[in-house]
Amino acid sequence: AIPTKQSDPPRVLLSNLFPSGEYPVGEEVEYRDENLYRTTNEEKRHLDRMNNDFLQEYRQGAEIHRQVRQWAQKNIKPGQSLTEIAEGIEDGVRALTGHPGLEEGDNIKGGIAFPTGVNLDHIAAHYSPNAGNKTLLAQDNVMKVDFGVHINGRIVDSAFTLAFDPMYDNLLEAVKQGTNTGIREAGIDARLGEIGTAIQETMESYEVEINGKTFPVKCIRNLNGHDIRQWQIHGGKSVPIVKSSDQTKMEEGEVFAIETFGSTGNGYVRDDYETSHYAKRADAPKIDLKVASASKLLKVINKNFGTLPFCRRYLDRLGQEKYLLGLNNLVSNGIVEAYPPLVDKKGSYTAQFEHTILLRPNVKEVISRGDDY
Ligand SMILES: O=S(=O)(c1cccs1)N(Cc1ccc(F)cc1)Cc1ncn[nH]1
Ligand SMILES: [Mn+2]
Ligand SMILES: [Mn+2]
Ligand SMILES: [Mn+2]
Repeated sequence: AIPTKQSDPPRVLLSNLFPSGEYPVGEEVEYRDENLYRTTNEEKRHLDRMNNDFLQEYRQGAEIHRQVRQWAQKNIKPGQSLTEIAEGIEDGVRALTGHPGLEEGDNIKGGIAFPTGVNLDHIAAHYSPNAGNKTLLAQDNVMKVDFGVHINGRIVDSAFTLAFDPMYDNLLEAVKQGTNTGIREAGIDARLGEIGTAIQETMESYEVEINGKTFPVKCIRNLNGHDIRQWQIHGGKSVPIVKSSDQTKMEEGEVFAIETFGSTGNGYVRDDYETSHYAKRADAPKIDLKVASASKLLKVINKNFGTLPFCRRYLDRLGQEKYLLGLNNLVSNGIVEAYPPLVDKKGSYTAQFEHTILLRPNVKEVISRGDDY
């Protein structure tokens, strides 16, 4: 018989739990000021009704994200390896989307949207373990878990921070409120610079005492939120998290990842450590490759990921071997972009919270909102 509720660990296909095809609505927030009319405007409501497939795909991805992260928050413990933590999340996403991602092209209908980030302490983003990584989670770590689910290329990008030691609480609260400020300020016609200014105002009103030393919480000024397009994790608009005069506006129909980062360090990140995250550029040049392994690898990337980001472990899982020369050749030819880990100074602590929001014609929907964050 078909189960009627999710298992532990989560392995029940989500569409079996929602036979009607109607998935839970995210947090709906009315637009304000000159856009308040949209709530009742017939034309805007009609436009919204025309988008039901898009909305159901997004809401399905969001429910999968909630169910997998709920399990992760309950089951992640010190002593576990970063590899088993990442793979536990990935196993859940693959099961609930129904796309194990092992056959060529399977990831096209749904599945993992980008590599599972498990970012410790001063590492803010884009760190996923490569094969052989032995790192274990420790009691005093501050871990940012950032993972994505997609259904038909509709990407839900959401992240949270886990810490076992309560001394980090103010750091996590500062960033959680920073992200909520960003979500509140976002909307149709909102200017990106004003959102950044408001986020910094909130975030930097906090301080945190760690091991007897007090730090002001700083926004990481060179990290940003971003717009999301179908199959494309970053469409071209960046949402600043510090004071900015960027007059660019958010527009009806756009999807944004609102993410903020706080730090006890410099409030600035650089590339460091071995790269795990890669993605084929949407505007990749069509060139004939001199390195045979590069063109072979490009075929595997096109078939299994398209323009969705992937990591080395996903290539290993597909049975690819000795691909580093080819991968580096694709990077140097501008076909694949490398996303190395982004780190603040050693010894500092960083935190992140992220949600994906839909700027529907009549209402703003925080699609990935849960009762956890
Ligand atoms: O830092 S970003 O490159 C960026 C921010 C603003 C403009 S582009 N990035 C997009 C991305 C890049 C690679 C991935 F594998 C996944 C996502 C933000 C992000 N990383 C994780 N979650 N969200
Ligand atoms: Mn499949
Ligand atoms: Mn993310
Ligand atoms: Mn993001």
